[in-house]
Order: sequence, then structure tokens, then C-alpha cells
Amino acid sequence: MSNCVFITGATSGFGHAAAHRFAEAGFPLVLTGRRRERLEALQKELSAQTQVHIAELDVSDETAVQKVVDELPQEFRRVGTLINNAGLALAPEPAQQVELGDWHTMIDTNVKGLVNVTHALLPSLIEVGAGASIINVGSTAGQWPYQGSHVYGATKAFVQQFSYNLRCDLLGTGVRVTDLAPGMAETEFTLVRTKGDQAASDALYGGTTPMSAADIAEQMFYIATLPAHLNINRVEIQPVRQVWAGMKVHRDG
Ligand SMILES: NC(=O)C1=CN([C@@H]2O[C@H](COP(=O)(O)OP(=O)(O)OC[C@H]3O[C@@H](n4cnc5c(N)ncnc54)[C@H](OP(=O)(O)O)[C@@H]3O)[C@@H](O)[C@H]2O)C=CC1
Ligand SMILES: O=CCS(=O)(=O)O
Repeated sequence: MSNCVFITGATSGFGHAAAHRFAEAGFPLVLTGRRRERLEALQKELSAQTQVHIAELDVSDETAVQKVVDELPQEFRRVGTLINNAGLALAPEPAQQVELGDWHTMIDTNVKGLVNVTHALLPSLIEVGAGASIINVGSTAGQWPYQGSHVYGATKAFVQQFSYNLRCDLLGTGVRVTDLAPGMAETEFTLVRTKGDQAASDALYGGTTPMSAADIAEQMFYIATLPAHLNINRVEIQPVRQVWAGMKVHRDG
């Protein structure tokens, strides 16, 4: 049987699309997220294609992460691909207007959550060895500053550097590590960032062609199924209709 693909944040967006993409190819899946009803629906949808184990999980809860990994059923214990996808942005306002709690939530999820899951699954990934992959979902925001990105962009800069450093430490194990850094993609991301403002989300994605969750899932599948001697260090991917912001200048008057 193939090694499992463990996906965090499988209830929506990139993670949900990745579950479909890997199921199509018959990989056994461990799907996690906080919204149980969505996990159950996904399991039902995909179980004709592959074996699916679901676990309700908040990645920021270190104890819960370890428990989910320790209690994986026997047939899901050989995790060969980890997709560290769970994450979020909050508070698109300037830093000086933001609630401290929103900064903490982004750090707890995008940084601590990602390291919690990585730490818990490293033994399995190393046991699989050649061909195993860790795909960490970063962002263009980790590289390119913009107003309102503050802690979000900083968490994604962490994801990039952690990915590179992890790759150094895993030298010789066969485990690959990639920082997958997308730009604008239409998912529930903006709805979450604006705390439920559907109009703001529609306005951001309207009148242009953002990437889709399926576009990013295809990148994940490509990275994970490359020949075992190849490591993609970083992928930065944007829609054609998005470029970097220009320099801003504060003027009198
Ligand atoms: N959309 C975009 O433009 C871009 C997004 N990204 C990144 O991609 C990743 C996926 O986002 P995207 O699919 O767009 O957004 P969505 O909001 O559609 O999906 C986010 C997923 O993360 C999960 N999640 C959030 N917090 C937690 C938590 N504490 N514990 C477990 N799961 C959690 C959610 O599940 P649940 O709520 O059920 O727990 C959900 O499944 C994120 O890391 C995001 O930062 C990067 C670049 C661009
Ligand atoms: O990570 C998400 C892309 S953006 O909203 O920062 O451009």
C-alpha cells in the first residue's frame, strides 16, 4: 500500500482540494481540521477512491496534535507526505489598529501549529525516508511586505526559513522539504481574514482571475510525486494578473 498523505486544514480551500487530488491518485489520506462535519462530508465523498482517516484537530494544541498522531490506526501510520497547510490571516487593518489576540492566533496557528505537526510526524517521515515530503504552505506575503500584512507576513517568513533549516537537518534522511508560497487564490481565506465580510472577499477576487484551490493542489501533488532524488526548495506562484505592490510614499497635505 502507498504511504499516507497527512493534510492539515483539509476542511476548506487548498487542503480540501489537495485531499481530492491525492484521493484521485489513490493515496491513503489523513485529513484534519477543526470542523468535524466538513471532515465527515469529505470522508464520505472520497471513500470510494481511497482509504480516509479523519481527525478533528486544532494544530495550535500541541497535546492534541501528538494524540492524533499517536492514535493513528495501523494502516495510516506510515505518513510519507505531510502537507502543513492549516493557517490563516486576520486583521487586514494597519498594525497600530489590530487586537493583540489576532496576532497571537496567527502565530499560534501558522508558526506553532506548523511546528507541532512537523515535530509529531518527523519520526514517520524519516522512517519512510527516500521520497517522503514535507510541503509547508508559506505565502508571497512571507517575502514581499504590504500594508496590513504585519504578523501574517512574518509568520510566512518563518515558514520559509524553517523549511530551509529543516531541509539542512534532514540531509541524509531522504525527506524533502518545500516552502510552497502562493499569491492570491480564491478560497475562504479572505472571508476568515475579514471575519465574515463576504462583500470584501467578493471585491478582492472579482473582476480578475485569481488562482483556484485546485491550482495549488496540483502544485502539491507535483512536488510530492517527483522522483525521490529531487527536492523543490521553494515555489512562488501567482496568478498572471497579480504583481508586486509598488513603493508607497507619505506626502505632506
Ligand atoms: N488563499 C490565499 O490567497 C493564500 C493562502 N495561503 C495559505 O494557505 C493555507 C490554506 O489557506 P486557504 O485554503 O487559502 O484558506 P481557507 O480559509 O479556505 O482554509 C484554511 C484551512 O485551515 C484550517 N485551519 C485554520 N486554523 C486552524 C487551526 N487552528 N487548526 C487546524 N486547522 C486550522 C481551516 O480549517 P478549520 O477552520 O476547519 O480548522 C481550513 O481548512 C493557509 O496557510 C494560508 O495562509 C497562502 C498564500 C495565499
Ligand atoms: O497569503 C496570502 C496571499 S496575500 O493575501 O498575502 O496576498
